[in-house]
Amino acid sequence: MGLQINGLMKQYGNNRVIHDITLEAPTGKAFGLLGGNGAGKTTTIRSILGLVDYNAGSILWEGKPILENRPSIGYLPEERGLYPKEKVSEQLVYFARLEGMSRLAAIKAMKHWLERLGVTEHEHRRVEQLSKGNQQKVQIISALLHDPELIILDEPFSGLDPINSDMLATIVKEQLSLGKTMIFSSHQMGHVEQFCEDICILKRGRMIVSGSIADIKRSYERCNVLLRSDEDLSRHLVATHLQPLTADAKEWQMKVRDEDEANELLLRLTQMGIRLLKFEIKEPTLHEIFVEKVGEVS
Ligand SMILES: Nc1ncnc2c1ncn2[C@@H]1O[C@H](COP(=O)(O)OP(=O)(O)OP(=O)(O)O)[C@@H](O)[C@H]1O
Repeated sequence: MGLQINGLMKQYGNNRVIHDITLEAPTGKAFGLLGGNGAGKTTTIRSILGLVDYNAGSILWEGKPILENRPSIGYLPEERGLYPKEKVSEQLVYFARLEGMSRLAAIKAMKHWLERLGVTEHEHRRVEQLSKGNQQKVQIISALLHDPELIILDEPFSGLDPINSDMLATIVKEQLSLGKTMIFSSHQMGHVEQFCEDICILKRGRMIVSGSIADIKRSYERCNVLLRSDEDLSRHLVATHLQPLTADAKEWQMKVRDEDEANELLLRLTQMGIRLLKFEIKEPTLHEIFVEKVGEVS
């Protein structure tokens, strides 16, 4: 059952920033909460955390109002939530104690996670003395230390180099395999595709796309065609009125309306006697869908 949001609405004065958001983040899965800047993601997350007094709707955990049936929550905010002057160890233990852990258990878990994320050497340093990436790692630890049931990650890969990104990806997958429920918010669609089955895209507080990524891609009318040939296809493509998105020495990629148009193109090129080394109808990427949907004038 996990987390359910039904008809969430929030306004500040007369400004409605969330309109009727309904979504379900099932147990053991990552739900992608997406949207452009100012779309309402943080307001939605803060509503889940009980930090925003929303005007209408309900937020349920395992079928009961989340404020009455509060799960343990691990929250990684996009902006830094650590005290710069405090020592890493002191604040990690402090946050874990707030979540109900004993001091001993908190220290044990902290040592485990510091080692796991390769920041043991920074245990006794002040947060402000750490690099941005290492501060992010400490923040990740503070979200996971108390073994939460619901994990909310906002731009978790921010500031991490490729090696540390891979390490965090492994940890995210591990947490999901442990049955954690996850809300994953990111502007990096590659990561969203890597972890999330279901997503919603918000625009000015409204859900403009929602469902499983696979269904969204299937229902999306436009697709890409990739052609490879030893011949120069450019002049032949001019006759089809299709504008290549990318073209290099041997490959051309273009957008078509649907599979029928892609097959018409194939037929036309073969009738012209053109030999193709490759013809592929490619699904749109989530990035393309996001750009097109969020970029549309409403
Ligand atoms: N305390 C507040 N008072 C008034 N308006 C607010 C307040 N908090 C947020 N808003 C407005 O609500 C809207 C949604 O903001 P929110 O921070 O939820 O967006 P977001 O999707 O998280 O954006 P970003 O990706 O830029 O972080 C914005 O128009 C913002 O200005």
